[in-house]
Amino acid sequence: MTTPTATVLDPWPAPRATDPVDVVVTLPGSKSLTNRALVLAALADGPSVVRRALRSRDTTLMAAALTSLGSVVDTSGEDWAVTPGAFDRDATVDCGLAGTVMRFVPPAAGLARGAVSFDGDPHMRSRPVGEVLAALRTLGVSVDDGDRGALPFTVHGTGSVRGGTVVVDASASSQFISALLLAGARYDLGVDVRHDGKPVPSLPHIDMTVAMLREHGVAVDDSDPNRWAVAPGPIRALDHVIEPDLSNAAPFLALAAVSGGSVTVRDWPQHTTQAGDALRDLLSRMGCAVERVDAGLRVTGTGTLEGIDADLHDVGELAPAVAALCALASSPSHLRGIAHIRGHETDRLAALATELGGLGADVVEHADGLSLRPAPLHGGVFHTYADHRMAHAGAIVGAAVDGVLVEDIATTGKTFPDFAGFWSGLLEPAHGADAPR
Ligand SMILES: O=C(O)C1=C[C@@H](OP(=O)(O)O)[C@@H](O)[C@H](O)C1
Ligand SMILES: C=C(OP(=O)(O)O)C(=O)O
Repeated sequence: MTTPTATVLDPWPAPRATDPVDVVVTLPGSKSLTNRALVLAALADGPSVVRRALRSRDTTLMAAALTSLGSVVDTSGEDWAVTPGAFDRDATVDCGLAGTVMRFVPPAAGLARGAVSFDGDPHMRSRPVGEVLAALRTLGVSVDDGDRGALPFTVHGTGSVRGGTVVVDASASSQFISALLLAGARYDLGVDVRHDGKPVPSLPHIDMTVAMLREHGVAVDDSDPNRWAVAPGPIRALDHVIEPDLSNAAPFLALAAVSGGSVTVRDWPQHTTQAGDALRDLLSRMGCAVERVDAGLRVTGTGTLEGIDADLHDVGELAPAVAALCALASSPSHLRGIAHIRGHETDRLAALATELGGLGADVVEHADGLSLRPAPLHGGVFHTYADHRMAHAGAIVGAAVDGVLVEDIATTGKTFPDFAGFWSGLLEPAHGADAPR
């Protein structure tokens, strides 16, 4: 289920950018930073504030999950106040389609005194989580998942968790590691997580977890590859200011590229652990001019959109937007290292191959990526499979190609409030582009 946006048609006629756009945008906060900040605040030794929190489906589900456990989370304003409470009750958690809720909350629920049951959207039952549940058992938590290794499951907390050393295969998702680290300081022995398997994807997201834990005064040893040790101790209360979501900047910066215009994202951080920062390099390699200006990060389309050969293993969540640009590029592309995105909101490799191919793209699906060659695109319905980033990909192609209809654009509500309205607003004539309304 996605948050419906009342006035938006379904399928949504993606507005064309018939003229170069020239806009400065303020983007909503980062999902990854907001949901980590909420979990850490709920486990901390006093009240915290999450400033400029992202208000979207994934983050309101996280707030609801922590409230159900016993925290007080006031989401009424732009700054969300979190007061930790005793996790002294049975609770129910709706994960929706949020990987961060399904993976980050169970290790916290292990600290509860009660039965915490988890379920989510239909597709969420196929997204991987079994490694986290198995790790929790090793660390002393009782989990009932009917041997499915998937939703629905129940964590039976006893009020404390022994913790200790655990081996996890995190090749399917970095979130398995982040999940155990976020709660690990509150375990009696802390937690010492070792990865054994194919390389862990999305490593910047683990660096983000480690950095935020340290900001909360937690000692983390990540000096050896594939090992993260969190010392037991309190998680200090702390106010966080949430950065704009740099991964969600992808479609907006892509709009500069496809329209030959200029898009500036305000408040682009000088230093960040967000994976989306890789867009600076990726877009310049595709032929855009990328520069820091006083207002933020400016990307200017130069009229040339080149294909790219890129290993996106660390930044898989950028793959849909980058693939959409590759479909519009004037030379071939190869996107590699992203087998794990088959376990994201949908099988993104299959979905991108099907939907870009349906609009005429010359795309070949590989076990761990996609290759694309230049081909003339045409209009048609672009299905999104409840995946916000598929919807972004459809919007990007639709900005460049007549007659693209994006099905269920409201699915963008997972991480971006009123994406369709915001996007269309950028393409209004006042902004230098001719958009159908
Ligand atoms: O920890 C996080 O906030 C995230 C980690 C990554 O997950 P995977 O490691 O499953 O790719 C990323 O793709 C996802 O959007 C957010
Ligand atoms: C993979 C993603 O989300 P999730 O946090 O649900 O895993 C994503 O946002 O691209």
